Amino acid sequence: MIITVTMNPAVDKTVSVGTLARGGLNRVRHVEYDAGGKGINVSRTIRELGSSSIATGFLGGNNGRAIAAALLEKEMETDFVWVDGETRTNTKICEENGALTELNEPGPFVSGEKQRELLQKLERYAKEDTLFVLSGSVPAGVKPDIYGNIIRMVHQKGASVLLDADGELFKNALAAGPDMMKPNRMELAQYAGRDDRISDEELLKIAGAVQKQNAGKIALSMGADGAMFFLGDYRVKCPALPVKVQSTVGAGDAMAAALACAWSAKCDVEETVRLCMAASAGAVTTTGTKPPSRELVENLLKQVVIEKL
Ligand SMILES: Nc1ncnc2c1ncn2[C@@H]1O[C@H](COP(=O)(O)OP(=O)(O)O)[C@@H](O)[C@H]1O
Ligand SMILES: O=P(O)(O)OC[C@H]1O[C@](O)(COP(=O)(O)O)[C@@H](O)[C@@H]1O
Repeated sequence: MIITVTMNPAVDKTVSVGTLARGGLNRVRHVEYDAGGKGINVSRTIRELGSSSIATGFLGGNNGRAIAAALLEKEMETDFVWVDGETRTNTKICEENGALTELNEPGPFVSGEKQRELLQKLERYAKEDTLFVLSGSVPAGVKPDIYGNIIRMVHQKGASVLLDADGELFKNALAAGPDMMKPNRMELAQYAGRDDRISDEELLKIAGAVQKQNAGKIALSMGADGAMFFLGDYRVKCPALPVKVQSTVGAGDAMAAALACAWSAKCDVEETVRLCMAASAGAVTTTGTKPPSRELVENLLKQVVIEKL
């Protein structure tokens, strides 16, 4: 069973403009709304790929109700903790030259009582055949050691964890030894105290050291430069697939969803890599934060090029 945990969901509001005039008036050409937040995107992609998950985390207010309704409409299973306050709206500004500006809100305050409610739920789901996907930022009131604590708690019950987080959350969670992780270039560089001008060779060294320290599987996404995979002794690099880009928001989540599906279907390492590349490339061809269709992902699978590192 796959359980996605989104502590800080969001209605993703994607607006298209010609060229963003900073400090000036911008007329929006197109606007669309998606039920988002990293774990929720993972669940939506898993659903599209024909597998299933339970989406949990915190929801609140009208945005929370809109997200719950959107997931219900797709017949997805959910088990959220309802909190006071309003689930955030994250604004994504897409310019016609492909530039993306993201304005991610902090999210509502979540009390200690609600946090305990969620942890109890997670503990109940934790079994040997459970994979928890811990994704994204946390709202106000939640400490950055939460993912590390969840990892330790569910590991005691034999469950596995896939981590997709940044900054302090990532650092703390890493110390608890997640089974899989999907950092992007920036997240891994930040962890090593560097910025995103880091070279591939340096990234390779950092990922190797992280893997040695935690023994986990790493899918390192590098945007339009593709991805590197460190799956036990299987270490490979894949160029990004040549697809028409609509919106890159949610591409990383699609890769995390592919990792989760591959875990669930007990795919071998090569199948896992192909699914990660195809699902993430498919995600960039959709507008807003929409997941790719299964048919598109199946077509893209054949185009994945794998190079040994
Ligand atoms: N412009 C692009 N063209 C093709 N594939 C892309 C593009 N941008 C992202 N991808 C695919 O999506 C994956 C995840 O993207 P990335 O931007 O690294 O993740 P995140 O959204 O977590 O920052 C990449 O490894 C790649 O496979
Ligand atoms: O929790 P965070 O880090 O603010 O990220 C949330 C945002 O990330 C997204 O899940 C997209 O993530 P990716 O582009 O990394 O796949 C959006 O749907 C959401 O607005």
